[in-house]
Amino acid sequence: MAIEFTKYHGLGNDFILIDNRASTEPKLTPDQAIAWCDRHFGIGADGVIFALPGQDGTDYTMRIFNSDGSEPEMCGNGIRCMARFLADLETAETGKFQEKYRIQTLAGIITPKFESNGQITVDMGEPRLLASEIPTTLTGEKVIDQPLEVAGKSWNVTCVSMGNPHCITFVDDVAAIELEKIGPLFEHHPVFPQRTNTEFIEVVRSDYLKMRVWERGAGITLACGTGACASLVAGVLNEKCDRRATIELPGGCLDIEWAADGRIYMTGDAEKVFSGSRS
Ligand SMILES: N[C@@H](CCC[C@H](N)C(=O)O)C(=O)O
Repeated sequence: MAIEFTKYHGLGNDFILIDNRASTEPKLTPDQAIAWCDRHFGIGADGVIFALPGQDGTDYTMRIFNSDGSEPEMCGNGIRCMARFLADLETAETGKFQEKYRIQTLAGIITPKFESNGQITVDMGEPRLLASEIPTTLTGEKVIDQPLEVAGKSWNVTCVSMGNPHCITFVDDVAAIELEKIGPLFEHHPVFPQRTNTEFIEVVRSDYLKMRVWERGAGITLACGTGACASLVAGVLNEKCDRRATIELPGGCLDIEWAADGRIYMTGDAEKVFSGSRS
């Protein structure tokens, strides 16, 4: 049976969105998600996102499969895409536009809100810093600027969870990082029992960072929203940046703020690419 989908992207981090509002069971299996995400034999995407019915008073539930079929807890660019997808569906069905959604995720309730200029600001909740919450077996209650041996070299890493795990390293030149070679070694390093997303950050100014990312379950992507949030937190913890900064990724820029209330706010775009159906 053919299943309808719409593809969206947030700064080139691209997702296949599926209207799953009629059932709590995702319409695709992880193996189907792998096939659909394939850039040569499938539709091509970094992941598949299912818009499911809400739970415990939320408007909707988001579930996501990475392009390798694994299921992450959260996705920052993905949740902006899901908000745009829901707004497009609801506006077509009812003519009404909902400005804000409360969405249940495996990382808790996340709230995207449309700005008057069309951008979407997401209340991403509070970062988690305890080593046990990342999770990582690196020593210390929190992992801030700690050495980690990867590919025969010692890297100073800071670990932050935005519901999903991130390992951040500050470097002089992000362009010089051999991401394809070292990304998988970080992702599968034994100190990360649930694998990790890995971000390399170059501080251009205290309010402007450049980032490249190797994503758990997806490899090199053009942007990672949770990664940008985690990197700003790491920058503040290491006294390298302000609490609000622009993060430049290969696919574009995100505005990230670690507000006085302890929560992280991420602002950026989400855009529809095309719709179709596939069996
Ligand atoms: N691209 C996403 C993160 C998607 C999940 C990640 N690959 C993981 O496994 O944690 C983002 O924009 O946050």
